[in-house]
Amino acid sequence: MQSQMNYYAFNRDQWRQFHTHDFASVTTDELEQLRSLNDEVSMDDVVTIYSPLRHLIHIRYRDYQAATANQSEFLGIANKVRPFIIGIAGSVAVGKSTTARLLQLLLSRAYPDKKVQQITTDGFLYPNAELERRGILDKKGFPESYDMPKLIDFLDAVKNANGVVKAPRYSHQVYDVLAGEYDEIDHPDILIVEGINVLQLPTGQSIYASDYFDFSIYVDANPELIEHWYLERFGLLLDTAFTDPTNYYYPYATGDRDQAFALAKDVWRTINLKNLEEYILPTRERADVILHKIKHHQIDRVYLRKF
Ligand SMILES: Nc1ncnc2c1ncn2[C@@H]1O[C@H](COP(=O)(O)OP(=O)(O)OP(=O)(O)O)[C@@H](O)[C@H]1O
Ligand SMILES: CC(C)(CO)[C@@H](O)C(=O)NCCC(=O)O
Repeated sequence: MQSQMNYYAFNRDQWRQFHTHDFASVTTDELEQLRSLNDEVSMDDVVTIYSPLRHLIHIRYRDYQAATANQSEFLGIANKVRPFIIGIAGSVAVGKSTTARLLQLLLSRAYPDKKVQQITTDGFLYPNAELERRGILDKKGFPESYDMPKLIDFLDAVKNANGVVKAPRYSHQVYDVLAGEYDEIDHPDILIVEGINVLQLPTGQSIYASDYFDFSIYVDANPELIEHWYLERFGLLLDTAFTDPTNYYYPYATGDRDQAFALAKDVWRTINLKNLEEYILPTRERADVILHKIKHHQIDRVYLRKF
């Protein structure tokens, strides 16, 4: 594939060879913890795919720390811990947040004395009321639906490590940004930033979110499969909305299920698939690593950027 000419491509058997020689493999104890995180995640993937990936991140993190120290020495200033930031991109419902949580857990275990935090860029969407005011409520997730300058300011503050930085929260259940609710990003050593827009280069900006990333991952899959995962998750959201009239999905959960699914399919096709094709997929070849998934979220190929 021409578009992936600057990548090494590995199948599972090839990639698993890059497990560690000088760095801890995933332990049985870790596997137990990961299972409780999401009991659907394949433990074989954790060992075959995520363990070598953690090793690769370890190497990049080590290089980053050395480069930061060298630059401070060059400038003759005290070396400051600036977080190593990992970006995770990909379609709606492809599994970015699950990948982010997996990595957060694996990296926390690898570095018991370091702080690893995680956020999603969903919190940087404009609130529904503002989307409505701008006439783009049906464009949620498209580049214009995010307050990108706010995201850049956030990343800049985190990198400068000047204090506790607040990340606004989004809820799928409320289907909106939660006014006044934040995650506190408090001097992490590693920050994982997950979102559909993290590798995008919006026009009219001189600084991009990806300028702040030290490592990036794109989670990739056939759009038909992603649609299936989107609808599966929609089903889960309906199942948990039944008892809560304040839940965005309550009317769908208590109404006709077939109609609800027909609507979700339409939302997938007219909003999320369009967004994937026009704005998300074109960012794939900017990632350091592409994880390609097949059925049941199994990762069949890993691409590693050569240069
Ligand atoms: N590795 C995996 N194994 C099994 N199931 C998974 C895996 N990754 C994700 N899933 C499931 O796929 C669905 C989508 O995953 P997730 O919510 O992580 O996607 P996302 O890319 O973060 O979506 P969004 O951008 O909409 O927040 C969820 O139902 C999740 O449980
Ligand atoms: C919040 C986003 C944009 C990304 O996670 C997505 O989950 C979403 O809500 N998209 C809008 C269309 C829909 O309701 O699926």
